[in-house]
Amino acid sequence: MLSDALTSLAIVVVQNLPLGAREHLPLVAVGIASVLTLIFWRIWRFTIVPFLEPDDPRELPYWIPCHGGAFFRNSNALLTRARVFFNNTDPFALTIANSVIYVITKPEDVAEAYRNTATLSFNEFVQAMMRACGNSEFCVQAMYTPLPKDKDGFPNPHGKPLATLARHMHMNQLYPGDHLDFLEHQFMAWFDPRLTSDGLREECPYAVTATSPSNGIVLPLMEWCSDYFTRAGQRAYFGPAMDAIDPTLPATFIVFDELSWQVLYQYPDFLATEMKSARDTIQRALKKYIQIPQRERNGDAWFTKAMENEMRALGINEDDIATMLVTIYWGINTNTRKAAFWLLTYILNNGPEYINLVRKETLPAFQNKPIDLEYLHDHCPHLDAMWNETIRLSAYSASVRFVTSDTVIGGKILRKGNRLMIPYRPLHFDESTFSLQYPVNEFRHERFLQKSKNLTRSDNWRPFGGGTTMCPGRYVAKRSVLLFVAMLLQRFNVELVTKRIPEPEEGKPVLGIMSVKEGEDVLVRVWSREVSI
Ligand code: HEM
Repeated sequence: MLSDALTSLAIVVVQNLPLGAREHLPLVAVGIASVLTLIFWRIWRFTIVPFLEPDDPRELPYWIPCHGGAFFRNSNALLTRARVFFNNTDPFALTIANSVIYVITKPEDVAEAYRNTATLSFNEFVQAMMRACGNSEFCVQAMYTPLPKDKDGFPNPHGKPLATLARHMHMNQLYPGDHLDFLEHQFMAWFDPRLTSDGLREECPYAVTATSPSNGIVLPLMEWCSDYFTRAGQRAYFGPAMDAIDPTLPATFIVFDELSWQVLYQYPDFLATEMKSARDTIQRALKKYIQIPQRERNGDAWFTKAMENEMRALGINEDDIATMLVTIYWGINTNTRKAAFWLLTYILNNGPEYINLVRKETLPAFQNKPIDLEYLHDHCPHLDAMWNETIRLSAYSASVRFVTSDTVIGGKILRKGNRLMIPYRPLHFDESTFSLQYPVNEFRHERFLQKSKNLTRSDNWRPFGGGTTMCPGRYVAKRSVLLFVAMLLQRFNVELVTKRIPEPEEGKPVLGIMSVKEGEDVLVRVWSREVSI
């Protein structure tokens, strides 16, 4: 029956072909057969198989093999398309270059996924990043081999591998306590002389106009924030010794960081020469750094030597230690510079009312020297809410987990061997949580001041990921950025010269906060509050 129908169909098609096409009948036949095969394959794959396997997440249909192209061009646009296609129901699946990625965006599924450390693993992602950054197989294995409970160095009561201990070491450095206070004081000590008129003149060669007491200085905001935060972050973690090794390292880091999506996509080296060259420069500088005797390296954070010592104790060589420090340098500096940029952009764009609000609220912290940091932490609700609103709007990353055995999430079976992706953006733009009084697309920090609803406790609030891998750097990021913004607005008048919100770089994946599109940086004019212009 089917073959008769196909034969009749073929005869009708041939009879209706133009004369030229009839002369190339074999070619036309191959073409028609290919199209029919594709149609049958697509119906089979995206209609019949889902019907036969109702417990598996539905897959976003495609014609040309997989969604790889669309994903690599703009992963967020593809996710938005998929969510519209599935009418906001998930989990759903995407096929990207031979691998299946499941996507979840419902807060309750996300919470469940973060709780599940038994079958949803973060390690695979970290190991892939280590390899992509150039760590040797020996180093990866050494980091993931369980260590004796009574080893020297950082306590290991449960006999965990160094990769797990590293997380506890990060927490030891970054959670509230003396080590976090040390970092915050380092940031303050670095900003203090450089947030003065003389400091800006000396430290900002990229200024668009020369400094003058009457006109102040005009600075490209992202370039300025990137420069100040990377230099301050480097100083806080590594002390002054790095400055002497390579004074241009912070600038090299910015080149690397803006191209670091190529690391996340694991681009081959020949397609990523600029990124790789910048990364290698940072690695070489860090290798020279760890070759300086430890007693000569002062003013560094506790974590830096502690981590180096743990790695040396496992016989990991200096190349691998330096490569590992590259990822730490990356983690310290990639997000703070962008968060400072977006927060300032939003405050300035909202006009004098917002600037005055911050000035008035933070003034008591500046009435004596040194700055009262406790006051800034605990008594500035508007600035705090502006921070939350900034990262709600600018967090653009996703958590990735590897499915180590079949796992049910959201009523669907996620199959072993595939990956799970949790994009934060849809959670942060969920109208039912964030848009009760204020439009979800607008910067309205008041939404975080509502007495009736603590939005940062909601399952929709995930700028720092969640579960056991939740970002340990969230305190230092917030403290350093709010300190910078408060110091700046107390000491200077600041206005946007470029009067618009710049276009964000939404197409490229990041480890937290998105950057701006190339050429979209905004100019700000900064002049001392003691001088009126
Ligand atoms: C606004 C600033 C920041 C944002 C939005 C951010 C975001 C994130 C996110 C989304 C994750 C992954 C969580 C997961 O998949 O579950 C993460 C992990 C991490 N972040 Fe941050 N981060 C920020 C600042 C920092 C800073 C300043 C540091 C270090 C000084 C830092 C250190 C880390 C580390 C070490 C991890 C890995 C945690 C682990 O392996 O368990 N972050 N961060």
